[in-house]
Amino acid sequence: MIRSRGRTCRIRRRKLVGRSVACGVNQSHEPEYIQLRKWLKQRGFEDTNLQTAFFPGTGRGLMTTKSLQAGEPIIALPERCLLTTGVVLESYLGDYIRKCKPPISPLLALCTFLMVERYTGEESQWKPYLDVLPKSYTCPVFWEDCTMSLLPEPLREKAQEQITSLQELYSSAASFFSSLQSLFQENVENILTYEALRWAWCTVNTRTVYMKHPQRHCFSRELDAYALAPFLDLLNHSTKVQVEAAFNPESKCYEIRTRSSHRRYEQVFICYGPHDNQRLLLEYGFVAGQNPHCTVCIPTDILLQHVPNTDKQKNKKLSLLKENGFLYNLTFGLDGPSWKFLVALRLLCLGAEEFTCWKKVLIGESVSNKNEKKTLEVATKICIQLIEETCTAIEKISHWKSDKLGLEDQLAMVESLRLEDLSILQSSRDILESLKDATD
Ligand SMILES: C[S@@+](CC[C@H](N)C(=O)[O-])C[C@H]1O[C@@H](n2cnc3c(N)ncnc32)[C@H](O)[C@@H]1O
Repeated sequence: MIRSRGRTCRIRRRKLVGRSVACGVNQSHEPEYIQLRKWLKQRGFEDTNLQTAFFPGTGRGLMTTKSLQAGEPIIALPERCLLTTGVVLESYLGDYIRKCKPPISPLLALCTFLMVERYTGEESQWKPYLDVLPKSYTCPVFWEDCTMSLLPEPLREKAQEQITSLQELYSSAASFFSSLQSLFQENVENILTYEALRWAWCTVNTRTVYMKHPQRHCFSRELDAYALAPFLDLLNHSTKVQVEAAFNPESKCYEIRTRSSHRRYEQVFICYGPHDNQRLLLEYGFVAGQNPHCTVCIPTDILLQHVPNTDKQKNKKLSLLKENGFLYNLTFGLDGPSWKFLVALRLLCLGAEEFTCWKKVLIGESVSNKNEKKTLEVATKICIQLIEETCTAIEKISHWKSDKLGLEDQLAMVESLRLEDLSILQSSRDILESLKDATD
């Protein structure tokens, strides 16, 4: 017999159905996570409230088995669990690092330790941690050239710069790597390869927490603020939460406290910083939906295409913008064109007879209705040009999705980024249209 379930039951069911979207599949019983917990326990970390789980949308993360209130600690990881340059210096690598001239960077020291320990395999003291690290990363340094070509220009340039600096790090490490030959039976060149460094570099870049260490003479002068934090580094990012995170010198633990509340069995998030999607993609290899920090950058060459060569003051205007920092970081946002972009355009749109007013323009004043109209017209043209470019890229992505096997994840990520850009640009275009109507 089917019994009517009653109102309370229906409400409870509705709540559960709603929540199941956010709920993850518990993975804590899998051997590698059991080993990790055992290893952490030996190093003084015991926690029963967080469990490894797989969540739709964000992938692997941590779920809480009790509700968390704002202000409560999420996790406190003892110093003995952290992998820092201090640990590296105390290891078998310490003497090699101290002897190296010129000194290597703290980043290279940490990367080398990860590469060697990964190669060591079964014998590594860090094996339980290494076993749960991703085998590969989704950051652009791992991308194929064809996917890279679909990124918006300013991001493509930054991704290219990142690849170049990683290649330079690899070349500059050559003599340090060969000094380590005595640690291995196999040729060191086959162990400490570019691919191994790329993996280690992404591990450090996507997973370390900020923990400033004193400057050490055996390292070059780059900032040393890295700590790899096993288990804690399974926490995913959300723009919607706020946390306090720092190493507590009294408890000797790296502690994270939430300023948001989490329900039981929900994923616990932290915030990696107020990053836009371009930064998230570049540094962490993912894109966050509905990211309030997102803007679309306007490449300088697109801006310049809209300044006529017949404008006799063109060069003077450009050098004024450059000197005053108005030529870069110009953006469209969900709330319209940025103030900086409008100032730059107002100056570029000044007629010859108005040019003496340039100082007023640079402090954000509007000088005439004519100038205002022209500014909004050019801003709309640039916005439409970027909308068209974005739509062309989205179309290309949808063709490639069926053609280019193996690139689905990379293409899906560029697609999310481009779709987010499109909605920002469309919103900016609508705002510009209403501003234009208001000046008529
Ligand atoms: C510190 S780790 C977090 C744990 C990670 N998900 C894992 O399985 O090891 C950072 C990485 O997690 C992923 N990530 C973090 N937050 C995410 C989110 N909101 N959506 C999708 N991926 C996310 C990205 O790949 C990022 O580089």
